[in-house]
Amino acid sequence: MTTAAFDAPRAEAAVRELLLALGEDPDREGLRDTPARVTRAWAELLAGSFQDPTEVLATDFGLDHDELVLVKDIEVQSTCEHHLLPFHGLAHVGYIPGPHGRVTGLSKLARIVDVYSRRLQLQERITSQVADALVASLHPRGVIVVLECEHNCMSMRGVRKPGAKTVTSAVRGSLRNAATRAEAMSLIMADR
Ligand SMILES: Nc1nc2c(ncn2[C@@H]2O[C@H](COP(=O)(O)OP(=O)(O)OP(=O)(O)O)[C@@H](O)[C@H]2O)c(=O)[nH]1
Ligand SMILES: [Zn+2]
Repeated sequence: MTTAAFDAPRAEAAVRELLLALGEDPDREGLRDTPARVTRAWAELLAGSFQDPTEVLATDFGLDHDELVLVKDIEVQSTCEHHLLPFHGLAHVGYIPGPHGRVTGLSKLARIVDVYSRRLQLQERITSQVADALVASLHPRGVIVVLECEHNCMSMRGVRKPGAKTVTSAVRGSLRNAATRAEAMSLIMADR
């Protein structure tokens, strides 16, 4: 996570400069408001850089449950740090609460995916950061995080392979165990 603040005037100046470098006239009708628009868009796309994941996971249900909790098909929208192009897809996040751990709200599992996705990212890094944040905040027995994404830098340029999906997973604690992991994966893969 970056500690620097989002510098909107600097971003606007940089977008104007980029338009000039691309041979465009930033003062022509259609482009006049583009630097401000692009800056607002980046502020939204990178909002997770300035959010604290521990606050997101602070909600405690005080529930006694020691079986798998899995939220599937969480939409992921992120930006690849190599090309500044979007990648998008689905995340599946599960955990087994620990004996001295916490049960959090279901929506918080989706929010934590957002916090780490809305940054300049690598898919592998989102996957392991979400897993590690759950371990640190909930002290669960186990965690599983699976992401399946399509990267625009692989579909619209470069190798140009639209439809190719990258699957990454991170498992922690008891979900490293082959049988427990296989059960979670079968639930993730069900209904597809
Ligand atoms: N491991 C990983 N690689 C990624 C991710 N997003 C994009 N990439 C890859 O980052 C690599 C950057 O490779 P470079 O050779 O430096 O850049 P490039 O010449 O634009 O590469 P091409 O995309 O192959 O044209 C590419 O292979 C991308 O597919 C990601 O989330 N994880
Ligand atoms: Zn890329």
